[in-house]
Amino acid sequence: MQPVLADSVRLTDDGVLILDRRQFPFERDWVLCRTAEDVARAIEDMVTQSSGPYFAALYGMVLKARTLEGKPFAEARAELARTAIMLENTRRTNNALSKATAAVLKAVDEAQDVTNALQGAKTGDHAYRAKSQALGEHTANLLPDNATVMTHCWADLYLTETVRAAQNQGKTLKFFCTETRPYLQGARLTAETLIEMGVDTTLITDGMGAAVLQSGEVDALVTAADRVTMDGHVVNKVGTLGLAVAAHAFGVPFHAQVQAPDHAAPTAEHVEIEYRDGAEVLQVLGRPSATPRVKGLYPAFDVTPPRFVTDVVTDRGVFGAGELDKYYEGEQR
Ligand SMILES: CSC[C@@H](O)[C@@H](O)C(=O)COP(=O)(O)O
Repeated sequence: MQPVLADSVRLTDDGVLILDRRQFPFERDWVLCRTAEDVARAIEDMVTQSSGPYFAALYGMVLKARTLEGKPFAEARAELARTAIMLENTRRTNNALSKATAAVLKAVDEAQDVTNALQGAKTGDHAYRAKSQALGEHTANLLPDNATVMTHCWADLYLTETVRAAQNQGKTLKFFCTETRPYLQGARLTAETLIEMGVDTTLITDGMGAAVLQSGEVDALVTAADRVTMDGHVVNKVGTLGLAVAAHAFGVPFHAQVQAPDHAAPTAEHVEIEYRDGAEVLQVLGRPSATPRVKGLYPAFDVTPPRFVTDVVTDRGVFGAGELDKYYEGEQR
């Protein structure tokens, strides 16, 4: 069965329909974005997140392209390029957004026709799913037959494809997932989806990770990465660093998943960390969870240095954090 969240961004005649992940699984509401600008706002506001913005950006580009049909190509192409920048700027840490816009622009340029945006979006959609499937299989290969895995935040297709591959290999998985405050991606999205997939799942609060890793019950820490730099720094949801350090201290391997290391980011200083409004940590699900007299801080991502990373799992296989150049071996860039 296809997990609900695996198909949560859809192109329709009226716009882009996005499942509202801020409410899931309590409500299953869809937000209709009629314009590329609406899509950008939805990404910024966390209507969708993790892999969702990649798909939303693909189809947001298509919405803009629909408005440009009939215009001279150069004018339409320039407008589409501006839309690409707008979408990329919504969330700065994950470079999947720029990959999405590039996939659409490539197809438009090849055809010298903005109507080819749809083909570019479909190609990008298919490529992302195929790469997620490949990295899921490589991750599953690393897990023992009866594996207890800890994960953080919501790795979206990377996680579902890992679970699917492990199940196909006849492996039995148990998961500990962290709540991942303040949006509770772990408590709501990861936990719900793992259970949908028939996985024995236990929720822990973010503060419990080190103790559970110390207990000896966990075989592997597996998280997605929004970005991995060429020298092996793993950039992911804030909290990953603490788990990775604890996993290292207690001899638990940390497998970080990413489709490809970022050749444009030699090291961590080349990755912008998104700081969201500190007020977001003063609430949970829209309700205050702290005294209004205190202020909050919300760096949305943190950076795990390569010494705490056992390996990086990509669509092309598993690489040590110090050998990521091999990913691009033989490829002209
Ligand atoms: C497929 S990349 C997965 C990551 O984006 C995921 O681990 C994560 O950090 C999600 O962060 P979010 O801020 O909810 O978009």
